[in-house]
Amino acid sequence: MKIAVIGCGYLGAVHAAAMASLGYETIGVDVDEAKIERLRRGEPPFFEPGLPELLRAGVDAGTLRFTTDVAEAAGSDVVFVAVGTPQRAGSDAADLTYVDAAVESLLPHLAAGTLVAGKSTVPVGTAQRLADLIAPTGATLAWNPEFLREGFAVEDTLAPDRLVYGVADGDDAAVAALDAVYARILERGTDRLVVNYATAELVKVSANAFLATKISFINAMAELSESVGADVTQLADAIGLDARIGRRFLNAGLGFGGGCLPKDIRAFQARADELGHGETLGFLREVDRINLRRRDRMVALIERELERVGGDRVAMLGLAFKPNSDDVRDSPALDVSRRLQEGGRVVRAYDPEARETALRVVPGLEIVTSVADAVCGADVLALGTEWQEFRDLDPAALAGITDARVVVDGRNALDAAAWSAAGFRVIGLGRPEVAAA
Ligand SMILES: NC(=O)C1=CN([C@@H]2O[C@H](COP(=O)(O)OP(=O)(O)OC[C@H]3O[C@@H](n4cnc5c(N)ncnc54)[C@H](O)[C@@H]3O)[C@@H](O)[C@H]2O)C=CC1
Ligand SMILES: O=C(O)[C@H]1O[C@H](OP(=O)(O)OP(=O)(O)OC[C@H]2O[C@@H](n3ccc(=O)[nH]c3=O)[C@H](O)[C@@H]2O)[C@H](O)[C@@H](O)[C@@H]1O
Repeated sequence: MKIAVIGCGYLGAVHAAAMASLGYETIGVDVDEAKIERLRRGEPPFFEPGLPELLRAGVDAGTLRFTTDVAEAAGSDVVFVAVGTPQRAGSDAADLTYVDAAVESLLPHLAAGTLVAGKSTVPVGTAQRLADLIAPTGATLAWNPEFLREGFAVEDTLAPDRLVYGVADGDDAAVAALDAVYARILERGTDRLVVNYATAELVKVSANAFLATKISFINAMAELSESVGADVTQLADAIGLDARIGRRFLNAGLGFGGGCLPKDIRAFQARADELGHGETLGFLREVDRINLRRRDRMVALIERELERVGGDRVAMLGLAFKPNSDDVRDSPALDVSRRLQEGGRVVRAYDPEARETALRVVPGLEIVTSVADAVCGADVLALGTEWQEFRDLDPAALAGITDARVVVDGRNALDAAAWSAAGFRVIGLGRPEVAAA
């Protein structure tokens, strides 16, 4: 089987490498020359655990190739479309120009027997419009949304919780083609749901909306906890023990960021507005507002502590939007750092992987190459991303290299008792302050 993947960003590069690892002759296509050049050498253009090995294996075996020439997708059995659908400038809606351009560029290279499978996250109604566009070529369309998490992208792609196929009414050939692609995954008993286009599109955005709502729910509880002296982490443990609720995605803190949840809930709301259902999904605006207020709270707490000690130097640990990723798209940690810096504070940041990506977004930020460099000379320490490296820090050793005696834990990830025993005041989000012992 021959597979093409159009768009080799976070999703497409992982998908292409995964397809090659399943034994298919795979070609990855992207308009970004520099990205394709790196991928050709078997180097991922971003940090993702497990991806370097998968890419190199495919490239070395010759089963995985990369090109900027979309014509090389011709003759593929399945062409996955994995280009970006970012937030449109000046609006909450999704920018579909990349999806539209990718499908337009494919049209001359499609023929009967080819299945175009959309993987990008799109507003409901997009798949039908694209299916109509490609129909004259004889190719058909399926919408096969992706649920992978960055940091776990390889395992989520090769061992997903479920596969969803959105197909045109009665298009058994599309189902058969996708079943063939995913045969080795389905063999393991993975759930696979065959639905219509609109359902497939909605499954994707509603899953992300649900996850975002769960995070904002616990962050709303964090806001309340701060007023009444409750501890949101204990609250999350207690409600999470109810199997109907579950503990996952109840980590209160700086809130959600990244290239997906924030823009997806906004695009979903914008699409609902267009469809006359603005009120139905109105709660997503509140989810967004609660989320952004956590960043305000973090900035305010750091400012308060700087004032208290009469200093202006902050050590920010973490810049990526989450651990195990170098992605800083809409990163809460980077946003807080930028705002502190714009407010005249001196920020020294450290992140194990997101140095280059963060510098591209906030060029003036001082980003050092170790925790020690970040905390040395700081007045206040702050945790923005809960990398394991930060969880594993020895606070007693840190106390020997910094004069700071307060840490604002934006992810409620540090062992407050150990930090307090080492002489730090620990301020979490939604938790009572833990005094220095
Ligand atoms: N990043 C993630 O973890 C996940 C992303 N998604 C969805 O997948 C889609 C892609 O997301 P990312 O990979 O994060 O975006 P990205 O921005 O990292 O990658 C998009 C890629 O598409 C390329 N591209 C743009 N126009 C093109 C064209 N006409 N032809 C060929 N390539 C073109 C860009 O150069 C870029 O490399 C989005 O809809 C996103 O919501 C879904 C699940 C997970
Ligand atoms: O559509 C997408 O692109 C993807 O979006 C999310 O994946 P991802 O953005 O990689 O990361 P998550 O693990 O969902 O985390 C998102 C944000 O929420 C934050 N978060 C997560 C969990 C939690 O309890 N609290 C919390 O603040 C994280 O720090 C991070 O900033 C979804 O989890 C994936 O299923 C989906 O495929």
